[in-house]
Amino acid sequence: MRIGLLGGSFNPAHEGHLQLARRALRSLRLDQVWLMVSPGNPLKPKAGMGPFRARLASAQRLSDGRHILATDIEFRLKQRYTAQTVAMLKQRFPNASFVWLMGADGLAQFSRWKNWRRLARLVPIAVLPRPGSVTPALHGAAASALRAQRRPSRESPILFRQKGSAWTFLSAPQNDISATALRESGRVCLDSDQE
Ligand SMILES: Nc1ncnc2c1ncn2[C@@H]1O[C@H](COP(=O)(O)OP(=O)(O)OP(=O)(O)O)[C@@H](O)[C@H]1O
Ligand SMILES: O=C(O)c1ccc[n+]([C@@H]2O[C@H](COP(=O)([O-])O)[C@@H](O)[C@H]2O)c1
Repeated sequence: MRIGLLGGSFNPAHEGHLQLARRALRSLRLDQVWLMVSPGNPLKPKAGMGPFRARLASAQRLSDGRHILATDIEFRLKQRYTAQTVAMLKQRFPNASFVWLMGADGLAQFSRWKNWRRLARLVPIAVLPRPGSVTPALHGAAASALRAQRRPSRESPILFRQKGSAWTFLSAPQNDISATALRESGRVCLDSDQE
């Protein structure tokens, strides 16, 4: 079973997440994408972060119950650092092949994540374009450090077979939607986190 992990705050979930998940399902020939709701991104302020349950419910609304699923597993594992979460998921699901999914803004700041080099060794990574973030991502510290491990996007379906670290940058239509813009537009309101 090939599973794409799309970790996120989902504050709230939106069309950009869905587009990313669908693209990854196709390009990487995945069985499932898990929308893994973060208990709290270590690099984001708590202020303005909606309650976990509301963010999970928001991600659940994108689920099709088959290929795109929302999960609270990171909350239940009591983790918030991705490298640790992924290590635990690999132990818990030894027959699954995981790939970490993220938008280009994630790669641009990846070198600030805890144990990011370890994370890159634990699972393959697929990065999808996002307006304004492609150049910072591809010229950032993490992409430079992991240059030798980058695979061309045509090898995406066999990303899982690579020995050692492997990551790729997928081509996809870009969507400038963001949770920040949705919150600022007032079209959504998740209460401040009381947990
Ligand atoms: N429009 C988009 N295009 C590509 N990737 C996206 C897009 N929106 C979100 N993502 C990716 O989805 C993952 C989760 O994103 P997140 O839940 O933080 O949404 P966001 O819109 O970036 O939120 P915020 O604006 O609050 O930072 C991240 O890897 C992010 O890069
Ligand atoms: O592990 C880290 O240090 C780390 C730092 C920043 C972000 N992350 C993860 O990146 C994912 C995307 O976060 P976000 O808030 O941009 O949606 C989410 O799963 C976070 O837990 C992880």
